[in-house]
Amino acid sequence: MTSHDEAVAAVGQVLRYLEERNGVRFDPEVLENTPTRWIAFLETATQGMRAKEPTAVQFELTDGGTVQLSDVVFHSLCEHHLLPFFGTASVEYRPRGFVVGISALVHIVEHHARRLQLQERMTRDIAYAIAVATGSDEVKVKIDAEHLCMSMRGVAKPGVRVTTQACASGVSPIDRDENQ
Ligand SMILES: Nc1nc2c(ncn2[C@@H]2O[C@H](COP(=O)(O)OP(=O)(O)OP(=O)(O)O)[C@@H](O)[C@H]2O)c(=O)[nH]1
Ligand SMILES: [Zn+2]
Repeated sequence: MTSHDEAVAAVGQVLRYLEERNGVRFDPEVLENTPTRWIAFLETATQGMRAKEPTAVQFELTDGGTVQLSDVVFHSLCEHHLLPFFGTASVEYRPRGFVVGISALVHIVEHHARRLQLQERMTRDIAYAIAVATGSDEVKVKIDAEHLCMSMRGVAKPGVRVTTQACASGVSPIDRDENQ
């Protein structure tokens, strides 16, 4: 079991490594507090991994057309480099007898962004979570993102947009109850 203090100390080691590697000295305030700050950042950036799937309030409605939310801004962390990837998600579903509170859809996007991620997995998991929350058999999710691991390093091509799409269909809670 790794404690919080051990994780902070490990980041301190990384800073000392960078001092030696570059022949520099960091400000003592940085050596003292930056490791704690970075661990705190990582805990925020991964809180979706330990939180429960958001619940959605339901409002009865038949023939609700489709519901689409666009430009839901998110920030996630690429699991390969621990660097941010960020952009917008667009989600759409066709209600089956009820609609859900629209903020729940944003909470679902946040929940799957705040973790070490792969963009394709995030897209698929958001689609599935919306299908489960809405019982809809027509869910579409599109994510458009820039990966700092491609902008700042590696191929070093800023501005490349990566677009991923996924569809999902869930089981309506009504159908699920009837099948039990
Ligand atoms: N499919 C997919 N690939 C990703 C994502 N985030 C990062 N990657 C890629 O994961 C790969 C990691 O491959 P490695 O060869 O281990 O890493 P690397 O040597 O740092 O690769 P370069 O980034 O090309 O320098 C790279 O091609 C990244 O571009 C993602 O969300 N989805
Ligand atoms: Zn990466």
